[in-house]
This record gives sequence, structure tokens and C-alpha cells, in this order.
Amino acid sequence: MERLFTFLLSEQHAMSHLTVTVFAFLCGTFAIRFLASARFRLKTQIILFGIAITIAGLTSFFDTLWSSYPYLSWHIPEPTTAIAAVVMFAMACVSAYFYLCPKRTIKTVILAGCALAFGLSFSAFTILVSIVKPFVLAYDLSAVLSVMVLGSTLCGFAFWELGSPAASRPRFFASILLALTLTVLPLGSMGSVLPFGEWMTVIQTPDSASFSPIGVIALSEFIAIIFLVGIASFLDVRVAVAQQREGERIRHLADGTFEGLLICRGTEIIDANQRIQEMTGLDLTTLRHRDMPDLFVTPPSQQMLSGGGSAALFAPEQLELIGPGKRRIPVEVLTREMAYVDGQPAAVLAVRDITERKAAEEHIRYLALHDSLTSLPNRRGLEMVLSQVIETSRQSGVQSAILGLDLDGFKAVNDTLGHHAGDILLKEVAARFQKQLRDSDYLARLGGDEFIIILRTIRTKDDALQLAKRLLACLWQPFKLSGHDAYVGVSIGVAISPRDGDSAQMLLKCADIAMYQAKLHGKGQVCEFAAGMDADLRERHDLELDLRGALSRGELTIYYQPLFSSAGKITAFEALARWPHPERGMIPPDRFIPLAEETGLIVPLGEWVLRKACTVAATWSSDISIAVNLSPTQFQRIDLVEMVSSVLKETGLEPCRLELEVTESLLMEDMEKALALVTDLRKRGVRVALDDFGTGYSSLAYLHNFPFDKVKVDRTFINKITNDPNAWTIVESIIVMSHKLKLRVTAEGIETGAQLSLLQGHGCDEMQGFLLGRPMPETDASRMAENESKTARKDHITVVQDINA
Ligand SMILES: Nc1nc2c(ncn2[C@@H]2O[C@H](COP(=O)(O)O[C@H]3[C@@H](O)[C@H](n4cnc5c(=O)[nH]c(N)nc54)O[C@@H]3COP(=O)(O)O)[C@@H](O)[C@H]2O)c(=O)[nH]1
Repeated sequence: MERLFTFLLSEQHAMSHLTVTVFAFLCGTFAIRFLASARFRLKTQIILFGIAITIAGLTSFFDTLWSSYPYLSWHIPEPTTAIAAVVMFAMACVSAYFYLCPKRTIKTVILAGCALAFGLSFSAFTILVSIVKPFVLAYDLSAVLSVMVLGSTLCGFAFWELGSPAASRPRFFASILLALTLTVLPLGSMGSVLPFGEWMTVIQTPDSASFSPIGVIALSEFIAIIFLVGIASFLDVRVAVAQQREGERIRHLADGTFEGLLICRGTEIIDANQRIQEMTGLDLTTLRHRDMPDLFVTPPSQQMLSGGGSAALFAPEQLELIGPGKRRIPVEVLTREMAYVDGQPAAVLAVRDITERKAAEEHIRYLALHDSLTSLPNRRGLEMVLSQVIETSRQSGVQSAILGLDLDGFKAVNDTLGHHAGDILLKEVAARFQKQLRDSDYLARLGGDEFIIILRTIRTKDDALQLAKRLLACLWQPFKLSGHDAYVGVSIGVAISPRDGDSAQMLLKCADIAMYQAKLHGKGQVCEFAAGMDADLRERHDLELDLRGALSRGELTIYYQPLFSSAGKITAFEALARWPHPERGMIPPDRFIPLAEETGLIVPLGEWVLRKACTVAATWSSDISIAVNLSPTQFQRIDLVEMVSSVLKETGLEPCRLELEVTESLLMEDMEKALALVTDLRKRGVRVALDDFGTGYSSLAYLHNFPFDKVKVDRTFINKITNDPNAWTIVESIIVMSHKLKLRVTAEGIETGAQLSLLQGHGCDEMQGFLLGRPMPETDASRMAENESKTARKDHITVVQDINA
């Protein structure tokens, strides 16, 4: 050892150390690069490594030799150098092979280091022995041994560093360690040779000189190997135990997760946790060495299959795993590359069962596309299906039909029996509609009381119209709701594809327009879409806007039509709303009253008519009454009685001079409520008349049950009484029956003298009609009322004078 220090510190030039070190570093860097590069095949890697080491070893050796003994004229022993070069190359290749062997352990790494150290030292001493011939080379045994151990260790560390997955800059540090090896071994080998002055002493000392240097190298290498491999084995055992513990720890962890874990090399499964065994129904032995794609229904993506190459976490992939009994399990797979317990890279596949998530997603999707009350598809679901139907019908040329349905009278059920009953009704209606459909037909609820039916294929439009009739009929039977019989009807609009449109929106709009037409035609109707219908609706929309404006600007007016007693005296005036439109002229109530009814404008309009008519009537000095029509919507107002009372109070009109005309339809919607209202109004002194009697149901029960003051026989009957005996029989019966029930009878629509005399002759109490007086403006009516009052006063005076006389 002492010899080594002397050599390094006093017999060597610093410049030589530097040259050797720099060159060794360069060659070491190349050698490490060849060893670590994945670009080369194994054989190429080994050969390139061998070449780099041989060049570095020989160059370092000769550089050290010439700088150590510059005064000697050395010659290069060619065959020996060649042999040394071959041995050095062979041992470098052996060490590279040990390093690159698939099952790398500390032991193999140390063996690689020892092989390289042996190669370098052996070559150095072989050349030295050859150079000094015929003299015997004198050396320091302990120095040789130390150099061998140090060289083997440094080289072993270089390999260990290079192969360590945890190292931060493995190539750099491995290059430095290998450079040190390539420096230490030639320098150390040279340093182990004793100075010439000591050679004779050594020769005379049999202990040291009797060993051949090659034998010593081999022996020292053998000792180094035994020593280092012993340590390596010890470390290997510890590492193996640690790895086993780590493996068990990881397995426990892996088994404890909710996710299935697969460890793969390439596509081969090398390990799997408990969860994936449960998910696949395969035990670990069956799973190991199996091809990973075989576990899935659909082949995993290339990215997942090539799971190696990057430690990046790939985007999760959704696949179907083949579960026990070939059950398909929806899974989400995350792939990541990492060093497995053996230190080698492996792809880890985390397989997450997403059955519940999928079910939840499916449920959310279902909710998004379905109506929660009836479980029918909603507008979104409908539009998707309708688009498909249109596409199919476009491709195949078949016709389809779209039916827009809106319930009639649903609001009344909702308002009177409550929303719960309304919900039950909607469900039952949906069930009744469904019963009328074929499997291929499609029923959806758009919300409220609106439904849509799609008939995917129809031969002619009659198929759709016939179904529409069946749908009308299926609602005829009453619905049992909270112990009540409830009735609803339906208005149906029919659109035909592709005739009426080529998009879902267009066809739905056409069905909707046709449905509105059906409503306008009196509800409970079926209406087929026709071009121009939308123009009607637009016109109606414009009219509605105008009516709102006219109401707010007070542009409406009232005409008054007189009613006469059978003696010819004016008993009342009926207030009839009129709309003098600035552009359209006088719009008749037949056009705007139904519109006001549908839009709810009838409520302010009716109140305005009542207030205005009462105000006017209150100015008349006579006791002539004022008759005002009440619409069904007004009748549903909770505060109707209060409203009427306050108008009478405001205008100062006596209640007995107000006559409210109600129709049968108004009573039918809620008999109990209607009876309560009529009774209440009567109690407050207001008279109530049943209007339009003879049309509608003409239920005699109403006459009997309701405390009406009078009955107005509809003009459609009065029209016919002189030429239709049946019509007269009915009118005559109504007069007789009403009188028996102590009700007065008014005949409306009298246009001829014959009609008047017939009615007068049979005791009709009151007459109204164009023959006697048309509806007239307020001024005319007021003048007439005043005249009537004067006549009455004159008559009164005449009677009094007659009595006095
Ligand atoms: N809720 C409200 N309804 C109202 C109001 N104002 C009018 N109406 C209702 O509009 C309908 C049409 O009314 P109108 O065009 O005014 O017709 C009335 C009379 O002009 C008509 N009539 C009267 N006599 C004759 C006749 O001899 N021949 C003939 N062809 N028509 C005649 O009858 C209508 C009055 O009918 P009725 O109300 O049944 O007494 C109409 O239904 C009005 O009720 C309003 O403010 N509110």
C-alpha cells in the first residue's frame, strides 16, 4: 500500500494523472452510453462497451507507463499487447453481459465489476511482464490486492448506479465511477510494480518473488471476487427479503383497494390484486401470464396496450370487463408505468368498476329525457326521436304523423279538485292514450296537459285521423278522482311528415297550430294542419295584442238592446260589448269575446262592462233593469260576488235592477260552486237569468236546482217556432214548465210579427229581438229609457185621474 502512495505522489507527473483521468472519463462516458442506450441491440451494446473499455484501458496503461519510466527506451511487445487487448475486450464484454443480464442483482453487478477489474489488471501485468523479460517483475502484493478490490468495487458501483431506478442522474455518476476505475486500475497496476532499485532485494526474498504476477492477479481477483461476492450475496439476501416484504406490503395495499389492479409487461399479466380476481372471477394463477386484452370485451386502445414507455398517467379509458358468467362489467381503466417490486418497469392498470356510476348516469339521462310524472318521454326525448323518424321517413319515403294533443277542461279539474287529483288525471289520461297506440307509436308529454303522439308509419292521413277519433273517445268515460267523477276532453292537431315540414320543430309547430284551430272550433275536435292556418293564428295573435291595447286605452264601448214585457213596455236593456277598431271597423263580440275568454282578458273586460252598464243604468230615472252577460271565466273568480257588490255600491244602482245572464256551460264546470254563487248573488238582491236555454244540454235539472229568476230561450229556437212544429213544441214546453217552477221566460231573437204574436199568445213574459229593437248606442238607449219613464209617468197620471174621476 505504501508503495502505491509513493508511486502516485512522487513518481508520477500531475500532467499524466490529468491526461489519464480526462481520457478515462471520455471513454467511460462512451462506454456507459453504449451500455445504457436502448437504441442498440444487446450484442452491439456489449461489443461497443468492450471496444471503449479496451481503448481506454490500453491508452491509460501506456500513458502511465511512459510517464512513469520516461528515461527507458521501451518497445511495445506486439503479440503480448494484442493478447492483452483481446483479454481486456473479452472481460469487458463479460462484465457488460453480467450487467445486462435480465435478472440483475447486486451479485451480478459485483461480478461485472470484478470481471472488468480483472481484465484491466491482467492486461496491464501481462504487458509489463513481457516488457521486463528476461527480468522477473517485482511488485507489491498488498498493492495489487488493494487495486483489485478498489477497481472491482468502483466498477461495481458504476454498474449499480447505472442500473438503479432510483438514481437521479445515473449515466453521469456511472461515467464518473467508470472513469475512476479506468484511471485507478492502470495507475494502480503500474504503482504496484516496485522501483528497479528494489528488484534485487525482492528477488532475494522468495516470499514475494516466487509468485508469477499473472497468478497473483488471478489470485487477488479470486480473493476480491470471494470478498465482494460474499458481501453482495449478503446484500442480495437483504434486498430480496426487503423486496419480498415490500411486495407483501404492496399486495396488502393493493388487495385493500376498491379498484382492480393488473401489473403487465407488454400485454402479459404478471400480477393482479384480489379485487380484479373478484371482478373477473379468475384466481391469481389463472390471471398470471394471461394476455391482458383477453379480459376485456372490446380491445383496449393502443395507448393502454403499450402501457410502458412513459410514467405519465394516461387519460382513463372506458371498457367492458368480462366478469363471472361472461357478464359485461363497465369499467374505467387507468394505465401508468412504474418500477415494479423487482425494480423492472411494468404497466399498472387500475380497473375501476363503474357499474353504479353508469347506472346513475343512465338514470340522469333518463330523467333528462323523461317526464317524472307520467314517465313518458319529454320534449327533449321527443325531439330526438322525431328527428330520427323524419330521417327514416326521408330515406324510406314512408309518411309519418304527428298528433298534438291538449286536454280540454284540465284546468278546472286542477283548480277544483287540487293538483294531486290533476296529477292522477294526467297519469290516467297518458295510460288511456297509450292503450290506443301500437308498439311502434310514440307518446310524449310536453308538460302541463300537452301531449304528442308520433305515428312512425302511416299509409294515409286517415290512419292518423282515425286514431285521433279513438283518442277523443277514450276520454268519454269519467275519471274517478277523490270520490268525484271528472271529465276532460282533448283537442287534437294533426301534422303529416314530410308533407307539412322536414324538421322536428316545423312539424311540432304545425301540429300545435292545428291543435289551436281545433280548440278554436270548440274544443274536443280534431283538426288537420293546412297551409294558411298559421296565418289565422298570427292574425289571432295580432287581434289579442290589439284587444289588450283597446282595453287599456278604453276604446271599447257598449250597445244596449231593449227587452219588452208582453204588454210592450221596456223592462230592461241588455249590455252588449262592442269594439270599434280604428282599422278593422266594428269588431263583433262573437270574434273578440271568445278570444278574451281564452286569454283571460274577459275578467277585466267583463268588470269594465258591468261597471259601465251599471253607471249608465243608474242615470235612468225609470226602474228599467240592466242585463249583463257573465262569462264562465268570470264566474270562476273567487271574489265575483264582492266585485258585483262593490260595483253596485260605487254606481249607486239598486241590486234589483241588475240582471246577470249566465249560461249552462258555466254551471256545468262546478255545480256546487255555481249554486253557491247564484244563491249568494240572489241573496244580495241581484237577479240571475239562465241564458241561451235550449242549446247545450238544456238540462231541466238546472232549472229545478238553481234559484234563477228567469230563463232566456235561445234565438235558434225562436227562429223556427213559426215553421217548425217541433221547435214550437219545445219552446211551449219550456214556457209551461218554467211558469210551473215560478220562473219568468224571455224569448230572444224575435224577428217577425208572427213569432211575436205566437209567443205573446202563449204567455211568454219578455221579448227581445231585432223586430222590437236592435242593440243601440248609449245615448239612444238612455233616451229610450227616459221616454219609457215619461210614458210610465203619463200612464200613472192617467190612471190616477181615471180613479179620481
Ligand atoms: N260575457 C260577455 N258576453 C258578451 C258581452 N257582450 C256580448 N256578449 C256575447 O257575445 C255574443 C254576441 O253578441 P252580439 O253580437 O251582441 O249579439 C247579441 C244580440 O245582438 C243578438 N240578437 C238579439 N236579438 C237578435 C235577433 O233578433 N236576431 C239576431 N240575429 N240576433 C239577435 O243576440 C246576442 C245577445 O245574445 P244573448 O247574450 O244570448 O242574449 C252573445 O253571446 C253575447 O252574450 C259581454 O259584455 N260579456
